[in-house]
Amino acid sequence: MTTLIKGARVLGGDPADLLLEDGRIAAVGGRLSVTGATVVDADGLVALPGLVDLHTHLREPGREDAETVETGSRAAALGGFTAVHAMANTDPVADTAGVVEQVWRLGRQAGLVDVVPVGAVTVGLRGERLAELGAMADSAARVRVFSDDGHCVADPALMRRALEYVKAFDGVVAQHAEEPRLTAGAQMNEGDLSARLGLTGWPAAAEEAVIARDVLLAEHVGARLHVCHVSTAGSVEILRWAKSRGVQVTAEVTPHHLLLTESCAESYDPVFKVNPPLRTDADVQALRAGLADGTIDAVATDHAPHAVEDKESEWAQARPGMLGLEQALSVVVQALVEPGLLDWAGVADRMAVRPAAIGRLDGHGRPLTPGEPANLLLLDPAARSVVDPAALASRSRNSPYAGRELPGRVVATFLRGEATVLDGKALR
Ligand SMILES: NC(=O)N[C@@H](CC(=O)O)C(=O)O
Ligand SMILES: [Zn+2]
Ligand SMILES: [Zn+2]
Repeated sequence: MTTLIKGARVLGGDPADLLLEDGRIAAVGGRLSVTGATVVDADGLVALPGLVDLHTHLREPGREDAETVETGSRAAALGGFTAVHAMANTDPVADTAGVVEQVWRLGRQAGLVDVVPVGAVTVGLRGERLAELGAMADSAARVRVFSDDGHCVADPALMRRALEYVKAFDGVVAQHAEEPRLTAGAQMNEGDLSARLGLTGWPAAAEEAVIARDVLLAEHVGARLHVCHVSTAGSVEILRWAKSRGVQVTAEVTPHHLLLTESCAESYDPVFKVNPPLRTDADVQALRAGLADGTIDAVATDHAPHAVEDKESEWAQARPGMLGLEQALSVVVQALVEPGLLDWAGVADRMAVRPAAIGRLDGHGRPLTPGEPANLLLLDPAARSVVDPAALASRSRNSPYAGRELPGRVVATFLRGEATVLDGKALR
C-alpha cells in the first residue's frame, strides 16, 4: 500500500509531498512522484500527527446502546485521532487483565484507531482497595494509565499507594479531581448563576483541593500524576506552582471547557450538564492561557456518550457528560488557533505529542518525517460547518455543539499508512 499526499502544509509550513509506504512515512519533499501510488490531493490542507486522546468513554462492555468500541473508534478517526485511551468506567469495570484485553481486542478488530485501555485504580471504582494494576500493566493491553474516572480516588492513603504502585512500570494515575463531600447533589458550577437557577453548586474548591493534595502526594512519593479535565483558573495556578517545584504532574483540559461557560445552563438543557461543570468566562480564559503556555499539557475530549433516556430528562436526573471526539480539533481551532494562542505546531504538541508521551505510547505523536509511522491527519482549516448531531458517527447524540458553526474539517486520517478517513468519510 503506497499513498502519495500532494502539497500538504506539514504543521502549517510550506506545501510538501508525503509518501506513505509500508505503514511509514517513506519520504517528505517537493514534487515527489511514484508510479502505482494512490494520490491524495492535499492542496491547502494542513498535515498534523494523528491526534491522541487521553480520555474517551467507549461504553463497551455494558452500554453498547450508547457507544461501542467500533462506533467510538469511527467517531475518533473522523475527528483526526489515531489513538484513544478508553476509560475504565464500563460494566464490568475495566479492573482486571481480562477486561482490558477484551477492550484492546475489540479496538484491533475495529481497526480505525489504536484503542488503549485505561485500567481502574480500585476494584469496581469503589475506592476501597487497589485493582490488579500490575496484571493489567503486564497484559496484552500493556496498560500504563490508571483511572477511576467518573469517581475520585478520594481516600488519600489509597491514592498514595496507587501512585507508589504504578511507579514500578512507569505508569501514571489519572485523577478525576472531585472532593465528593463538597459535591453531594451538585448540578452545575457554584456561583451567582447556580443560586439564580436553583441548581445545587459544584464549587471550584472541590476540584482544586484534590489537585493540591495529589500534587503533594506525587511529590512526596516521586510518582507520575495526571489530572483529568481541569476546569478552573485556580487549578491552573496550582498546576503552575507544582510544575515550578518539579512535581511530575501533567494535566488535560477538554474542548468544552475551552469554549463553553456555565451560562449554557440557563437553557436547562441537560446536554450541557457535565462533570466537572462548565465554569465562568474567567475560567475559560485561564484554561486557554494555561494550555497555551504549557501548564496544561494536553487537550483530552472526555467524549461521554449517553443514551437518549439518560440525557433527555429533567436537568437534575440527566447523566453528566457530552460528546467530543468529532469536534475536538475544530473547537481547538476556534478557541486557540484563530485567536493566535496556539500555532499548528502547538496544536500537534497538545493534541498528539504530549498525550502520547503521557500514555507512553510508541508510534504516536511522532514528527512527520521519513522513517516515522504514518499516523497523521489532513485538515482543511478554511472549511466551516454547522454541527448536526444526527450526522455524527457516535451512537449517541449528546453534542453540546448542535447548531453551532465551527471552523476546520478533517479531510483524511491515516493509521500506519492506511486511510481510515478520506474526503471526510470513514472508510470502515
Ligand atoms: N464527564 C462526565 O460528565 N461524565 C463521564 C465521567 C467523567 O468523566 O467524570 C461519563 O462517563 O459519562
Ligand atoms: Zn471525570
Ligand atoms: Zn471521563
